[in-house]
Amino acid sequence: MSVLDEIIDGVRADLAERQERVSLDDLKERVERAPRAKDGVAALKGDSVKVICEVKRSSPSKGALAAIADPAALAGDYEAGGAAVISVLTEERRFGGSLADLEAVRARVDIPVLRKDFIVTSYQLWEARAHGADVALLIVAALEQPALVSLIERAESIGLTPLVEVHDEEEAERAVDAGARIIGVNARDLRTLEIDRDNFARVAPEIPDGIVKIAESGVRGPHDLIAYANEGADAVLVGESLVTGKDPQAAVADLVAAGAHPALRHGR
Ligand SMILES: O=P(O)(O)OC[C@@H](O)[C@@H](O)c1c[nH]c2ccccc12
Repeated sequence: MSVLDEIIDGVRADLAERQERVSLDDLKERVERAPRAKDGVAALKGDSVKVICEVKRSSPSKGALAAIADPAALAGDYEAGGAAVISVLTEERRFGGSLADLEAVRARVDIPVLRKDFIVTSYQLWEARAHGADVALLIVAALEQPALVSLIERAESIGLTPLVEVHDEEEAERAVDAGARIIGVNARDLRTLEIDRDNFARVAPEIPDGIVKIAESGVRGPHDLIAYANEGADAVLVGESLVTGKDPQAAVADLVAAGAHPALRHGR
C-alpha cells in the first residue's frame, strides 16, 4: 500500500466519525448562512508571482515541523507579509491539522483560504465551505476520473474553487479534461514522498494557458520561486520553509518581493 493509500484510509475513518456527528443537512445550513466565498482564481492571477502560505504542523515525510499553537496568528503574519492565499492543512493524523484551524484562520484573514486535505466525498466539500474555505484541494492521484469530475462540479456549484493537484503529465491531462481552472503541480510524489524540483518543468507544458499553474512543495526561498516562475508558475505553495523559519512574515515578504520582480514578467 502506498503512503497515499494509508493516509486516505485514516482520512476515511475520521470522516465516518464526523459524518456520525454532523449531518449533511447541518453542513448545508451552515453554508447557506456563510458569507460568500472569495475568488481564489482572481487572487492568483496578475503580473507578479503569487505566494500561497501553508499552516502545517507536521508531515508524513518529516514528522513534527512546528507546534503552531496559534494558527490564526501565523496566518495573520503570512497575510501581512503579502501572501495571496492561506493554505490550511486539516488532515489530523499525519499533518496535525483540523477544521478548527481552518475556521480560526478564516476568522483572522481577508484573503482566500484553501482547505488542504484528502477530499474523497462531496461531504468534505460542504465541510470546507461551512468552515470558511474558499478553495479546496482535489488530488488527482486519490480519485478516479468520474469522481474527480463530479467533485470539481460540486465544488464550483457550492462556491468553492477547486485546486486540482497533479504529479505527472497524465494526471495533468486528467485535470484539464475534468475542467480544472487551477492546477497545482506537486514536486512531492505522494506515493513515495520523494521530492523532485524538476517535476514542474516537465508537467507545466501540458497545462494550457488560462489555467492558473501552481508549483507546490520544496520551495526553500526566493531562488526556488524564481526558478519555478521562469518555468511558467503563476504561484508557489510554501509550507515547511515558512513554519520552520524564525520570521515567517519576513520570509513571505522576501518571496513576494522576488515574485514581483519585473524581470519575471517576460514570457509569463
Ligand atoms: O512544506 P512544503 O514542502 O513547502 O510543501 C507545501 C505543500 O506543497 C505540501 O504540504 C503539499 C502539497 N500537496 C499536498 C497534499 C496533501 C498534503 C500536503 C501537501
